[in-house]
Amino acid sequence: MKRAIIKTTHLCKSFSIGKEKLDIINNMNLEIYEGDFTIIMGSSGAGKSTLLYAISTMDQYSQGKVELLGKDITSFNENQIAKIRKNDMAFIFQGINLLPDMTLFENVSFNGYSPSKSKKSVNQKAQLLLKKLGLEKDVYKYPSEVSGGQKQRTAIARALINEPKIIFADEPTGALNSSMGMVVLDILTQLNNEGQSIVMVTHDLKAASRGNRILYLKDGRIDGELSLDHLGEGSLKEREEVVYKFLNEKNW
Ligand SMILES: Nc1ncnc2c1ncn2[C@@H]1O[C@H](COP(=O)(O)OP(=O)(O)OP(=O)(O)O)[C@@H](O)[C@H]1O
Repeated sequence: MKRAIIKTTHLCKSFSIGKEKLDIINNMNLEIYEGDFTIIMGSSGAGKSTLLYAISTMDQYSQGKVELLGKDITSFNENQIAKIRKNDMAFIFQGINLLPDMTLFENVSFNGYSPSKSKKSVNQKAQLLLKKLGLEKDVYKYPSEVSGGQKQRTAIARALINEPKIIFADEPTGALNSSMGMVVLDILTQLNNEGQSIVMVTHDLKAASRGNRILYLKDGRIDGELSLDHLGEGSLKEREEVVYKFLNEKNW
């Protein structure tokens, strides 16, 4: 049986705009499982990013409970949040956010330095990760000297340096052209095949088809889900057809 690495109980998130209160996540009970490539889909404004931020400590929630890796983070203080973020989680976003004055190598290794690790071992790991992501010739370039796809692969290497238990990704291919996007999706698929748990928000059918479980969000609630487990590593085309049919039924 799969182990839940994220569990929400009666999760609610509202925003206040002036006197108006917008309920974005409504009383959500959800489990996300270890080893899964979980996809969060839904129409624009459905609350996908809001949910991702609430379950990943990136934003506070209004009510309810979130258990992350078996720990109730509801009452975590800033230090505890910083620790779980650094040790157990990684984030890959559309905006990439590499530090412009650091080389690709420095962007990756800098994130890994900690008093409990030798600098040498972190540097070696950064080199290995950059190599794994096909960037061995670019390690001493600056972000301004490489393409969007190379930057996004660097962001993935940076995300992996601390061996996160969960990767959270929000539209990681959103700013890339389709061939660069494919490269990034292939990397995420490979990582998931190696056991990495990933939770990804996407609008993109091709990206969604890489997951093994798709959650469809509507008005801040889970309005349906699709498992692709039965397809194994079947062809991408077959996966895309199954996902397309599911989304069509949801009037996506
Ligand atoms: N900081 C905020 N303050 C006020 N309203 C917000 C805030 N963040 C999000 N919202 C509102 O919450 C709703 C859900 O936003 P969210 O970004 O989660 O949607 P989404 O499903 O990810 O949409 P998209 O696919 O367009 O990115 C939207 O109506 C948005 O305007």
